[in-house]
Amino acid sequence: MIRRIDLRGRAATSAGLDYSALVPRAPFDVEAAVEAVRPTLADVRHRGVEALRDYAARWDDVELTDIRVPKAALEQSLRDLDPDVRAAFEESIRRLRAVSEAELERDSEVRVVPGGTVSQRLVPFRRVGVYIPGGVAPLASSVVMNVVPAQVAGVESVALASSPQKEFGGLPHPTVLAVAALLGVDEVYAAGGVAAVAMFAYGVPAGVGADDSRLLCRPVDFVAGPGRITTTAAKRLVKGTVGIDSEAGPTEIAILADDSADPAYVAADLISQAEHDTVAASVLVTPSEDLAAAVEGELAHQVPATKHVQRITEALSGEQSGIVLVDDLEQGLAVVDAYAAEHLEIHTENAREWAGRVRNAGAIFVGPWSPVSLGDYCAGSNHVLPTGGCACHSSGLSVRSYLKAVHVVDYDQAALRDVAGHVTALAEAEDLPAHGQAVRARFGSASDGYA
Ligand SMILES: NC(=O)c1ccc[n+]([C@@H]2O[C@H](COP(=O)([O-])OP(=O)(O)OC[C@H]3O[C@@H](n4cnc5c(N)ncnc54)[C@H](O)[C@@H]3O)[C@@H](O)[C@H]2O)c1
Ligand SMILES: N[C@H](CO)Cc1c[nH]c[nH+]1
Ligand SMILES: [Zn+2]
Repeated sequence: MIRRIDLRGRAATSAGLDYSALVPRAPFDVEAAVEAVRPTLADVRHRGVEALRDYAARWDDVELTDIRVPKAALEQSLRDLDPDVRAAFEESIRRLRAVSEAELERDSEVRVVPGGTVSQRLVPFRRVGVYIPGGVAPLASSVVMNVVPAQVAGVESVALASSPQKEFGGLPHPTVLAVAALLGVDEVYAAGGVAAVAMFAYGVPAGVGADDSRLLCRPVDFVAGPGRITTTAAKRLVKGTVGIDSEAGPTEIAILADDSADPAYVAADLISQAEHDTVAASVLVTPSEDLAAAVEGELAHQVPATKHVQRITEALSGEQSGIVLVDDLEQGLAVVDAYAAEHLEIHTENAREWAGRVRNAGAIFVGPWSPVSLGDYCAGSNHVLPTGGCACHSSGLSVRSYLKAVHVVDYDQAALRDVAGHVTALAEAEDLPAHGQAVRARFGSASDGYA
């Protein structure tokens, strides 16, 4: 069901050994998907509504009537939401909002010299588009994860899109609509993956050949949200036209564990993320052969009892999943750092200490009572996290994702005069004398004496 990779005896100190090339990885990556989705983005950009309808028919088997979800449908979905599910979403929102508010940084001001200050203003994006996956499962919890930090950051306008669903008349899944309504988001579209990303990045006129002043969807400044590999590739392609959050593609879980781990928990957590997608990755890194064997036994026992047995089996037996055997936890730490998992669980003695030494992971889950599923729904952390090794340079979605920092430079005459000589010297050193002259011009002949 799950393959083994034996890295014992292959310490990181061996010349040229690169663990990132040895850990399990999906054979199809975002870069390969980029070329596949490029024509779709161009098509939505040029044919607008017509292209959105065509892709809904091709990919989601839906004849779209409403691309923009009517307000009445949003309100009805919220009224129909099961009270227990609503209570769970309200608690999830409360916890994430508390964490997001604590993350909100304040503006700062530094008095660099007397009469010269540089301050940093944190400015939220004006308009954001969030994508909620709906091809495999309706990820209504992702509505919370995308929208709450945007609202805490102070984003004025949040638009949301999710896959059209055949069984719901072409609208996104009702639970997705209900959570949008719960959070006060009333601009929601039925558009899947690549088509949704294109709509947000370029905007879409209201009809075929419509006047640009009548837009179905105005372009956004920033696109956030997870999705399958094609959706992630579309985000990579529109980056520059708009900002994007991290590349949050097919789900990954890595678990660093020793003999103290409970194999039933480890197996359950590997299965939980394999449930997302046939290309989801579940990786166990351990120095314990006994644990490896026990987890294999648990997988054989637990997987057949799952609802999505086919999907899970395919994910666990794919090239992207595996049990990696290492000499010890030190080597294990090097391996999980090289892998840079979206989610990393630590099931070891002194788990908190090992967690403190991890450099690369989207989010870290410490000990047996902090499973990834808790973070997926109700920990207060965000579940939109970087995948495909991007955790070595990117962070999960947060309030910070929706803010940009602007430096405000405010010097008076004396403070500029004081530093004018340095500006001129640096401009001359770069053979850009007009830069120096722009300062000199302000001081006329009296400028000769500046520093
Ligand atoms: N990293 C994270 O933070 C995170 C969070 C949640 C989910 N996920 C991942 O998101 C993925 C969700 O899967 P999904 O299928 O619901 O994603 P999705 O919604 O991004 O893609 C499905 C949609 O894409 C469109 N589509 C279908 N075939 C296509 C094609 N060939 N080319 C272009 N577009 C096509 C359709 O409109 C379909 O509804 C899973 O892999 C899951 O693991 C990741
Ligand atoms: N584990 C997914 C990626 O972090 C998020 C999710 C949504 N619903 C359930 N799980
Ligand atoms: Zn999940």
